[in-house]
Amino acid sequence: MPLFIRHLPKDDTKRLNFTGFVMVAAVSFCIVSSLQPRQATASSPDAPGGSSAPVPLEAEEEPTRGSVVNIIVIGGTGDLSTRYLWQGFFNLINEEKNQAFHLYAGSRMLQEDGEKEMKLILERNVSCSKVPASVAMTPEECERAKEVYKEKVTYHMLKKPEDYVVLCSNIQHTMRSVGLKEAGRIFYFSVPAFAYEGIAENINKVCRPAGDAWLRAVLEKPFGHDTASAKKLSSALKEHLAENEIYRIDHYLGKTGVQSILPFRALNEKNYGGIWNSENIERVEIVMKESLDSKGRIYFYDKYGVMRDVMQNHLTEIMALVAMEIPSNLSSIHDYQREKLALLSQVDHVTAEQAAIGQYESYVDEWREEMDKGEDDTSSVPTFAGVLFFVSSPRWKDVPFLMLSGKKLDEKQTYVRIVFKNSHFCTVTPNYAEGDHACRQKQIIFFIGSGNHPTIAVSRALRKPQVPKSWSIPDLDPDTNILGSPVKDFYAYSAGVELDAYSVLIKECYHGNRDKFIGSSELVASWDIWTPLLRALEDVPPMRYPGGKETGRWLDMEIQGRRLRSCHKNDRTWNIEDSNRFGMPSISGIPDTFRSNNLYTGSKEDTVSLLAKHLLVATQSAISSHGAFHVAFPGGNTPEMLFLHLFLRMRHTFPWRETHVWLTDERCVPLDSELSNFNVIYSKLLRYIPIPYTNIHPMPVQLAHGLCNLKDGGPELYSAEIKRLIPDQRFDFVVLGVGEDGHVASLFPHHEILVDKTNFVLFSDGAVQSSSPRRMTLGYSTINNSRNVAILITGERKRFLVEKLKQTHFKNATEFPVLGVAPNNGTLSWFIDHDALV
Ligand SMILES: O=P(O)(O)OC[C@H]1O[C@@H](O)[C@H](O)[C@@H](O)[C@@H]1O
Repeated sequence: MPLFIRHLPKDDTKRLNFTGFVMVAAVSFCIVSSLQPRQATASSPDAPGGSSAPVPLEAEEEPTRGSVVNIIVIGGTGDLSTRYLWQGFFNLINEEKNQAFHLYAGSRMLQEDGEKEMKLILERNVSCSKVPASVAMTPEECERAKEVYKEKVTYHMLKKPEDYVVLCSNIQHTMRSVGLKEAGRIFYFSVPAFAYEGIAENINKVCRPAGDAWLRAVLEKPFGHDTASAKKLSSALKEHLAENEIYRIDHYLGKTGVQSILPFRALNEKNYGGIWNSENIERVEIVMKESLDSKGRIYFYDKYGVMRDVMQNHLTEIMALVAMEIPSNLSSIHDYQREKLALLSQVDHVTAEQAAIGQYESYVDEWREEMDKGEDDTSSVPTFAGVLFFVSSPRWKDVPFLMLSGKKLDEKQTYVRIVFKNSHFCTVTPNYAEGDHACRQKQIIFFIGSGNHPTIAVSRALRKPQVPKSWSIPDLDPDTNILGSPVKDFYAYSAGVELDAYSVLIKECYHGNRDKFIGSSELVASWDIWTPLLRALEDVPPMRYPGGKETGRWLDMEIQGRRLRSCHKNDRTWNIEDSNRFGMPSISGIPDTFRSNNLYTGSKEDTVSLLAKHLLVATQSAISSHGAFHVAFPGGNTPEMLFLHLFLRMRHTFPWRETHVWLTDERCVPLDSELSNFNVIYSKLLRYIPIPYTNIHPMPVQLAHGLCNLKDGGPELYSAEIKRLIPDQRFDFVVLGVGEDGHVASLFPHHEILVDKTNFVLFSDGAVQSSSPRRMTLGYSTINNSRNVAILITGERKRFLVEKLKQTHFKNATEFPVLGVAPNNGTLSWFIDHDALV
């Protein structure tokens, strides 16, 4: 039975003695058919603040006494609601004592289960210790308030459109039965974004408040995964909700430390306004380090990665607050949004050279476990990124903004640091005890309150700042250091209280303060910054880092002009090379040598991904010189991961339309047999990519007279096809695996065809196992005529083989056919993973 909660003025509360609330029972009721959908417009009378005129930063309107605000949490039994939202609403109703609230939880759980679940959630997750100190309540009063709150949240199963009809008729009926007018309705969408549109439609159709009551829909990120999807989502929502009814929440904007940035800048305009520019600032660092991994939420995380998860939103918002012009009227949402948008639109295009990405080592195992994937499957989603931004305004000309975030790092810490230039040189060692700080680094640091208490630290070499009254000097141990500098170098101030960000934003939403939420133009402007970079990095493999404290210096970076480079020299997969200049992915990795040729190594994933990069880079010169890229792939288990990588990571970026796929060898079996090499390539790669049918060249092993019948002349046919289609009969790329016996393609040890140096394609009968069928293979003449040959060896089982190959004096190709691979006028590279090499 729905109930409502209303706080009374203090004297009434005393009179009530026990609860602090008035509780009125209401009777469930049937459908209210008068609720009509309406066209959402910016000037909808249902949406206060809907005019295009500037809206003050303060409340759009004060809640009406004797009115009720209905709060509906959709996804009310989910993780976010459990951890933050129910506490946030508890805090709100305790802070807003003059306002009556009705609370509803909705989820897809069956009615009875949902009701039980909600009771548990409220019992376990709402705590008096998290109520802001500003709420005047004794602990006993709070405990009693909590008891009442627990009973009063009404649960509704929300699965089908009809469920919204029932919910909303109940809301309506409850208000009518207690005789209160509705001030407004907050719908909190704590559900995945794909559900937003359907919910918004249901609300618009049957759940809008009547009369002049307002409606606010609070939406959690992610709002899309790039510009196009963000725009699509926004326009889908606008079919049902006006822009000023949409409150896109970014919880970082509710953090005390983040909220302090702009007011601090405004308060200290006299002190630092004159030096807040490129003449005085060396660089700005925006850092969000997390020590936790992604376990438990990989299903979500793997679709987004660190840049979409926290950098496009939280950190870009922080960058805007630091770099935007201070709005002339701080309390005008219009001025604020104008300046923020101006800044975002001045951020220069970011290229792959300005970014470095990483993935903690255990991520793939966690991913396999949570996504139920096999050993050969892999994910290259970045869990770490460093990105260098530049802003093309006179104020920020050439000032690097280094933004960085990562999971499973050494600590949890989030800050913005403004590092000033310092031309001061001290000939005599300065006496810091006497306040001589001129030679020390000049910096202003905002610790924004994630992993640390919100604190502002300003170097004593700068002017003493002004801070709001509620900020005070913290009692810090004199041996403490602040990002490596002794604490005595700073004026430091800490926020009096740190409020929970969700509670703060719930309150801001109740008051209609839309400047604390993300408008659709800002959202698109931010995605416009990130989308080209995300695309450019799509095929760049992340560097694997150990994770936790062991990460040590692995992720150190250096700003070189407009490029960001890894300082980790041993790393083979993270090295931004010049190939990026051509818009190509980096062929990263400083090769070592193996039998006097280039060696690329790393984990199996990294090795395969490097080979994929090499293939992609080779397509460019091939296509520009003869309009096509001809590659021959082998069969066997080893290349399966390569096929998977090409499919997963390069489906859209590899020039498949210009690519011709050939085979290095084939068994004499039907092409749909499990033993067929073609079948492997087809089922792992070709069927998924946009390659023209006519560019696929299986070996002709099954012709008129059956399988590999000499009378059909299969090898000659394949040779003729090669001669017809490939200029100079030179393959652009041949990928080879190596058998444990040293065979490549179907060139087996001690076989007579090994001495054949003229035929392009041959039958190969003498496979080691007598049971194996006859095969067809490219001969040495074709392989060694190629522009690039890559030999891929992975897995412990190949260690013995690699040990043998390490003996450079060993050159017997009859015994070890791989040793006969020596391109006449091309490049030979070895791709050997750590398991096989070490
Ligand atoms: O700094 P906070 O408040 O702990 O928030 C960090 C979290 O922010 C969320 O938005 C991200 O999805 C998480 O991946 C991240 O851990």
